[in-house]
Amino acid sequence: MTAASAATPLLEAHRLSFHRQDEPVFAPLDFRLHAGELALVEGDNGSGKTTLLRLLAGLLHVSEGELRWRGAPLQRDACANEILFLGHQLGQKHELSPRENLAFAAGLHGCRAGVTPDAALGEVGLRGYEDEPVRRLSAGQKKRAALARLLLQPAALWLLDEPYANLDRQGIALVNRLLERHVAEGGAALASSHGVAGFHGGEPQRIRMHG
Ligand SMILES: Nc1ncnc2c1ncn2[C@@H]1O[C@H](COP(=O)(O)OP(=O)(O)OP(=O)(O)O)[C@@H](O)[C@H]1O
Repeated sequence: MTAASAATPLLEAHRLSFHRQDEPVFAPLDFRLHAGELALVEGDNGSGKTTLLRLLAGLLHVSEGELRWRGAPLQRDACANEILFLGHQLGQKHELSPRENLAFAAGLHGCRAGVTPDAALGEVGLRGYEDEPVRRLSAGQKKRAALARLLLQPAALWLLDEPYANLDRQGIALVNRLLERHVAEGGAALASSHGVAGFHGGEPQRIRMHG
């Protein structure tokens, strides 16, 4: 048993399920995610990956089973700033610029010490686009603007739905770099993806969805 697996998990799911019209979307899930771990949510189209991430983010209600956060039943209010969800919608206001969107997110959830919106935008490759309305950015640039939140916000757990979608080769490497740094610093992440290439932060845990 490693030191990480002996410690209290950051997030635990026990017989977790979500129902639509009384039908389970996926078979009950059990998993534990510790600080310093990456978990990949794997499964076919429609198997429930996005549903699981939205459930973990608190956007859907658990139908059966239990979620625990740092060893106690998960209370949304208590961990709201510790869990950062990046879904397909990316959570950006299209009329605002990347800089304004980040300032808005920082106002709601706080900032990591020493990290500024401009430094975060520079790191994701958006120098020169700080003041452009998000609606005028390409799909990959929008994704990069959303990824800048990972650098800015001090969240322990990242929930990433298809983090590589719309990104070029450098963008994929950027996601891997952010993930590697996050887990090395004691963070944890759960990511849905149809394929991860080039992640060098250790063998990820795999959560397999069965519809
Ligand atoms: N808003 C919704 N209302 C009703 N059913 C939905 C809704 N969203 C998803 N579903 C259904 O729930 C199931 C799981 O969908 P989900 O989006 O979680 O799958 P996924 O594994 O993320 O798929 P993909 O790989 O295509 O992104 C699918 O059968 C889908 O049709």
